[in-house]
Amino acid sequence: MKEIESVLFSEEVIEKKCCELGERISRDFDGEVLVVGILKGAVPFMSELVKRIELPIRMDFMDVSSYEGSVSTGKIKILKDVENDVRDKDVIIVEDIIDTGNTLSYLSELFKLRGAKSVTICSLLTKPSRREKEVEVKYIGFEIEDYFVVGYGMDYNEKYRNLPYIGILSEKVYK
Ligand SMILES: Nc1nc2c(ncn2[C@@H]2O[C@H](COP(=O)(O)O)[C@@H](O)[C@H]2O)c(=O)[nH]1
Ligand SMILES: [Mg+2]
Repeated sequence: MKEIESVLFSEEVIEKKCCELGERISRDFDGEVLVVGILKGAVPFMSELVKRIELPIRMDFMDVSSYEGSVSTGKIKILKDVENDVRDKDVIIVEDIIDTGNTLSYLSELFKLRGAKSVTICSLLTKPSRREKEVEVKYIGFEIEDYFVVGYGMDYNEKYRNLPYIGILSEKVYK
């Protein structure tokens, strides 16, 4: 696809990583976990990941927004909340990518305030050079440089979510 400058991670590589992460999660927890996916970007990653978790799980979703196009506004808006009561639950937040850290530091605090027994983050990608807020991320798929990436759930203005790989979006598309 001409808007994609280069492919960073193929579907095969991502699926292998989901197996590794699922195995680690299965070893680290004991009993039921509440897996909360952050819509919409985390959906393909979470679908692949949960198949690899050998524990009883509940699945829930939350929709938050902090981005306009390719720019982070830093202000978190909850567009859809979880349906489960998180009190006394082991919560794993599943995210597509951590950029400034604002979204996940806000959500971790929120679930702790709501009485979760534990809050653990699992993100497919992280861009450490962009971090503004410290967040403890136990499970990370891949670390990347400061690129704007799309595919495997991640979008630019709602496009490219269905690409089976993760690629760098050409600057020509958004500049
Ligand atoms: N399609 C892309 N979405 C991105 C990218 N970097 C961040 N994001 C979106 O922002 C949140 C996390 O942002 P944060 O600043 O609060 O950490 C993430 O869930 C994405 O929706 C990107 O390169 N491509
Ligand atoms: Mg997101």
